[in-house]
Amino acid sequence: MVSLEEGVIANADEQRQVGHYWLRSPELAPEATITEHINREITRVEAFGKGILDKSIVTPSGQPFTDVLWIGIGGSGLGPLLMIKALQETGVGLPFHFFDNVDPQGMSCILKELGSRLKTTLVVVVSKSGTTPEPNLGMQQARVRLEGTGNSWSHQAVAITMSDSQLDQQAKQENWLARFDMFDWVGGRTSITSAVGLVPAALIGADLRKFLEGAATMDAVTRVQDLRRNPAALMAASWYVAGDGRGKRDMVIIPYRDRLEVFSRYLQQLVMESLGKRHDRNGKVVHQGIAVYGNKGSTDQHAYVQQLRDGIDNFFATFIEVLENPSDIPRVQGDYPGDFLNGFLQGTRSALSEGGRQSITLTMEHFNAYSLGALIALFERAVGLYGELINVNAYHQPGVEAGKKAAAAILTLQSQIETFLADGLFHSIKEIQQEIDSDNTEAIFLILRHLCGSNQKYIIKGDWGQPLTMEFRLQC
Ligand SMILES: O=P(O)(O)OC[C@H]1O[C@](O)(CO)[C@@H](O)[C@@H]1O
Repeated sequence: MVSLEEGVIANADEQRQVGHYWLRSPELAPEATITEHINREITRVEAFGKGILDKSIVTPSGQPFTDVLWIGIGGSGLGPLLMIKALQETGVGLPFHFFDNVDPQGMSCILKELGSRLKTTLVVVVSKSGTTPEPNLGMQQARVRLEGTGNSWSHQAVAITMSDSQLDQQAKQENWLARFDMFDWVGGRTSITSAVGLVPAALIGADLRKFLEGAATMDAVTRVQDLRRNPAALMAASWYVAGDGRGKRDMVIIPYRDRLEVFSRYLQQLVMESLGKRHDRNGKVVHQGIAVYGNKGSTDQHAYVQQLRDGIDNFFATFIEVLENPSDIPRVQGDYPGDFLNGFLQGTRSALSEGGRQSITLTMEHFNAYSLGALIALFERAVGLYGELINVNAYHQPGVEAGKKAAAAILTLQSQIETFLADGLFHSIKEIQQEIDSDNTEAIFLILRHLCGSNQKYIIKGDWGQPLTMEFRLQC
């Protein structure tokens, strides 16, 4: 971890440095140019957010921005979502809407929700690589809708991406409203302290400097080279002991606070994309990882906690509690909901330990931008240390790449099928298979099912239960 922070190529497979710790302590970056670059971006993000919120940055027609449409997936979507859910105060800053998938119905709902406010919506397209299909498709859809109503995309669009990526080049050529840098040495799942998390923080009026300070303070505390005085080392060691160093127990994250409801989803990517690896760093097949799930307390007590207490002992729980609970919720008939929340946490915790189940409890005095930064940094460091314990590269994601390639192959197959069926004649699966020279009968069947299910253009003969008897024809 020391050499990682000093700037060695810690992600050997991708030949990259791993520098998310520099984002909140820029002075630790190995080169002065990097330090300046980080500081410059923080200042630019802050100024941009201020300009949007104080209405000095407006649409071409002089109207203030009313909404944000955030287009990004994985770390480029989850970090911003966590930031908004955790820190946005009611009525402060701009409301956020997310395109974090390519589900047409989901996109349609969001565009309907925005309705005529699309013309005053700031559209932020986030992709480190600038080539991920999902944000690219989201951008196409948002752009067509926006330009279809006579508005100017470039005056409403913001890009967050690596310098010189495809997205960056487009943003520069078209002179988008703003662009911010993602750095080559920051992975998507650890990008929340870069512009990816700071832009949303700025647009909801959250204290992004405090957020960074919280992360930097936790980084300092978790650099201590003494296991018992280093909370991240203790946590990584606990994970190791609980799961026998093989991930045999799942990590169940139960924050007793609505604001942290998406934290388990955020951690799912941070932990599982980092640790879920087939090979260790020596190339040995190890099939490592830790599964993460959870939602929030006390809600989860009425869902899966029954199994945690009495069922299969294949997990360790992580309770997250916050002592202070600022709200205008009064005591009614002697009952204060906060007392129940605390009681439920303690009750579940002791019920689990009575049943011999393992748990960790993290306690925060207050919940704010500072403690969110600290909480995230704690898990980032624990994941890094655990990666060292099990000797995996925690900073690449080769498995995801394999899925992306397989999806691209399916799309190619689909267009071959569509081209063949364009003759308007009936064809069986076998004929299609011969024509496109593919032995992947199942994929062909599933593509035909998708084509027929998602639009009305095809006439079908036969029985879906007997696929090989079926014939398909494009309706002319
Ligand atoms: O920001 P990008 O390059 O669009 O990537 C999005 C996500 O895709 C992944 O590369 C793979 O899932 C994540 O690591 C990343 O957060």
